[in-house]
Amino acid sequence: MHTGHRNGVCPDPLTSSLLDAGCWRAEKRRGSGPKGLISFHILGRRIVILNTKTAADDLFNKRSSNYSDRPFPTMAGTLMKREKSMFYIPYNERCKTYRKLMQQALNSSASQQYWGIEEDSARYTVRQIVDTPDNLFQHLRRNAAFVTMKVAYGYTISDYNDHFVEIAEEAMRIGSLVAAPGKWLVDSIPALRFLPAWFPGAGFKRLAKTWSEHMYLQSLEPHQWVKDQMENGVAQPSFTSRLLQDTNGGVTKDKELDNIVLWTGGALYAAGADTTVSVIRTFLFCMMMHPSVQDKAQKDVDLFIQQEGRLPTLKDWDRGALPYLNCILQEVLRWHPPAPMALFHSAARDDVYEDYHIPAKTTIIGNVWGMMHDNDTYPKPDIFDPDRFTGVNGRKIEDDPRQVVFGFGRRICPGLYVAEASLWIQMAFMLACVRIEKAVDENGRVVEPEVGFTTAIVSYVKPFSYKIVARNNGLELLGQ
Ligand code: HEM
Repeated sequence: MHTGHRNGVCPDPLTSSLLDAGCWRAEKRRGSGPKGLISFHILGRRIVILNTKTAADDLFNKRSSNYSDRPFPTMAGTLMKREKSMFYIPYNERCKTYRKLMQQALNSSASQQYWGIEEDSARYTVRQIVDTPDNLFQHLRRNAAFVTMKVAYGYTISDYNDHFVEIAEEAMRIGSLVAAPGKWLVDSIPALRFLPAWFPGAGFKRLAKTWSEHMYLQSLEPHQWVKDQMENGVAQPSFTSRLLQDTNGGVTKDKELDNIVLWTGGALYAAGADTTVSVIRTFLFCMMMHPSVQDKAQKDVDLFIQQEGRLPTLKDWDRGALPYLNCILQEVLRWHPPAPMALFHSAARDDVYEDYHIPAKTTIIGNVWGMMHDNDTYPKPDIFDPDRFTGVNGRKIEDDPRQVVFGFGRRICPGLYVAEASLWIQMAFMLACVRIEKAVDENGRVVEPEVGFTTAIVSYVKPFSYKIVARNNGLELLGQ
C-alpha cells in the first residue's frame, strides 16, 4: 500500500505552484498507471491527483459522500474567515442549500431567463470589438462582468471604472493570492496563526484581516443594493432578487435565508467571469491559428443568415442550429480547459483506493487538463480538431469534454448552462461579424504567435497579437 511520497512529486515544491502549466502536464506523464493516480506530500499537505476519468468517476461520483468537501487552508480559509464561502465550504447542510438554490436558479430551463441578457451583451461586445479592436481583451472582460452582474444582481455595469466590478475584481485578485500554494508559511505551520497580529513576521495576519473585510464587502455591497432596489420597487429580476422575494413580493425577513443568498450570489462573479473569458480568448486564438476551421464555421453562419435573414439566437442553439459551432465549443473546452485542475476536493474520511491509503483531509485534484489530453480518449490530443465531435466520414465521435471540464460529482459547476449559452452566442456573433487573423508587422510579415498559457486556478491563453477584419453581412444585422 502506498502511504506517502512516490516519484510523482512536483519538480520543486517550494517554488513551483501546483497549478503551473508545466506541473499539470508533468503530473499527467507521471500518473500513467492504469488509473493514473499520484499521491505525494507538499508543504505539509497530502495531495492525490487523479489523471483519468475512471479514477475521477470512482472517487468523485461513486464515492461522492467522501469526496465532496473542499480543502480549508489556514490562510485562505481560517484567517480569511471563508467558512461560508462556496469555494471553501465542506459538503454540509448549508452547502446543500447553496447548491439547491443555485440549481433552482441556474438549471437548464431557469437559465433561459438570462438568454436576453447574454444576447444583448454579446451584440454590444461584437460592436465594441469592431469599433476598437485593439481593446479586444478588455471587451471580453466587460462582457463577462456585464452578464454575471446582471444574472447575480440585475445590476447594469458602467463601461468604465464600475464600482461593483472593481471590488469584485479586487476580491478575485486577493482570492487567488491567498490561495496560492506555497506562498504562506502559515499553511505549512498552522500554529503560526496564533501569533499576535503585531508580532514581527505576523504581517500575514494583518493582511488577512484587511483582505477578509474586503472580500466580504464584495458580496455585501451589491446584495444590499438589490435589497434597496426591491424596497423601492425597481429591482430587475435576478438570482438575488428572486431568492430574497417573500410571498407578498417584499424582501424576506428571514435572516438565515438572507445570509445564504448573500454568500451564493457573491460566488457567481468569481466563478463565472474568468472562466468564460478564458474560453472565448481560447476560441479566438484557435480561430486565428486554424483559418480553415474559421472558414467552415463562417460558411455555416452565413448560410443560416441567408436562410433566416437574421443572426442566430439562443433559441436556435436550443433547437440544435449550427452543429459545427457546438463541436468547436467542445474542442475549445477540451484543448485548453479554463480550469485545468478544476477546484480541489478533499476527503472527509480515511479511505483506500487502488492500493493507496487516502487519509481524511487529503486534497484530491481532478487533473482536467490531463484527462482532456489523454491520448487514448483523444488521439493526437494537442491538435485542435473540432471534427473529433462531428462524426464526419464515419469517424468515431470522441467523448464530450463537458462531462469533465465543468468538474465532478456533487460539486460540479452549477453555472454550466449559463456559461454555455453565453459562450455559444458570443462565438456565433463573432463569427458572423468579424474575422480574426494573425497580425502583420510593419514590414508586412505575418507575426507567428507563441502558444502559452497563464497559470492560476483559471488559466488563459497568453496575450497574442491579432488582426480583426469586419464582416459586413453580419454587422448589418447586428443593430446598434
Ligand atoms: C466555461 C465556463 C465555466 C467552467 C469551465 C466552469 C468550471 C467549473 C469547475 C471545474 C468547477 C469546480 C467543480 C468541482 O469542484 O469539481 C466549478 C465550480 C463552480 N462554478 Fe463554474 N465554470 C464555468 C462558469 C461558471 C458560471 C458562468 C457560473 C455562475 C453563473 C459558475 C458557477 C460555479 C460555482 C458557484 C461553482 C462552485 C460549486 C461548488 O463549490 O459546489 N461557473 N466551475
